[in-house]
Amino acid sequence: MLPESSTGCSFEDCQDTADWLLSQTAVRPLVGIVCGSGLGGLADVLKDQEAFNYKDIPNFPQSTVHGHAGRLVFGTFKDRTCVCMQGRFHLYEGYPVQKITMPMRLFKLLGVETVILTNAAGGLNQDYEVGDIMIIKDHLNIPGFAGNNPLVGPNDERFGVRFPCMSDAYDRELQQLALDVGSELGYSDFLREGVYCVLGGPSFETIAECRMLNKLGADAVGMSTAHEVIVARHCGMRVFALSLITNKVVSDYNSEKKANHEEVLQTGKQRAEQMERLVSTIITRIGHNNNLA
Ligand SMILES: O=P(O)(O)O[C@@H]1C[C@H](O)[C@@H](CO)O1
Ligand SMILES: Nc1nc2[nH]cnc2c(=O)[nH]1
Repeated sequence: MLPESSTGCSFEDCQDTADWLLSQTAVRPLVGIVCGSGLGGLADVLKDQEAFNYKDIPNFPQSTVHGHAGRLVFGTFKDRTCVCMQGRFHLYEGYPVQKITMPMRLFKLLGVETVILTNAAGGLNQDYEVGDIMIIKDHLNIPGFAGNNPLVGPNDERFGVRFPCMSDAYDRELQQLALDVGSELGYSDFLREGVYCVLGGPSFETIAECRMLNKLGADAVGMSTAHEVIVARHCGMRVFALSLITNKVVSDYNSEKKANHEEVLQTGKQRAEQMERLVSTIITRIGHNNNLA
């Protein structure tokens, strides 16, 4: 059986879901937002909200992770129309990679032009502190090295080309905009730019793995985002992504520290306000047709 037909992620499946949502709401979103672990409050910046529980949306996966509410929220910020995933899907939940990235194709069919993704990540870069916000400039897709890429399988040209370019995955104008906005808001001391590495999870990294990833050029490590970015770029949406450094990875055999999900959620709470202000200000500066206002 073809992967797309087995996972409910074909063009027709995504179109059915988009048509259903568009029949339920008058909002026509131009910006799509994905909230990382503990960062679901980002949806609260939206005005005139219309929310759908994932369980009520045809063909949609379910959130199974604490810190991912499982709601799709439509609304506006200033005059920008948005759709926000309050909860994302991860490989470790057991979904095929095509399923966890299906919401990106849905975004496209809803009319989204720009996708803003957030995640919680462990800091590999020795200079990073807990609470730093990293503008993602590139990624290492480790599951992809082993063939677990969301574009594996028959290519549907209605979404995009067979061999999409990824050297421009993270939009450089939006990265610059984020630096400018961060500086205006007084966030420069904790705003970084770096490379995000995705692993399958759910176990956190060993010390040897952290050392290796850092040597490979990764600044932060997590369990999401890169797959979504690949699918969003494949179907031609502009991408911007942020990692909140929720913990420093353990890379010293003498350390007593242990990575844990509670710390991840706690740091999310502590930086929620700044993350929300940064993202919402960026949204106000994104114009129609991908232009910056
Ligand atoms: O959805 P994100 O990438 O923010 O979630 C990260 C990775 C794991 O799901 C979890 C670990 O604490 O946070
Ligand atoms: N893989 C991974 N994901 C995370 N998400 C938040 N912190 C971490 C981490 O240290 N490692």
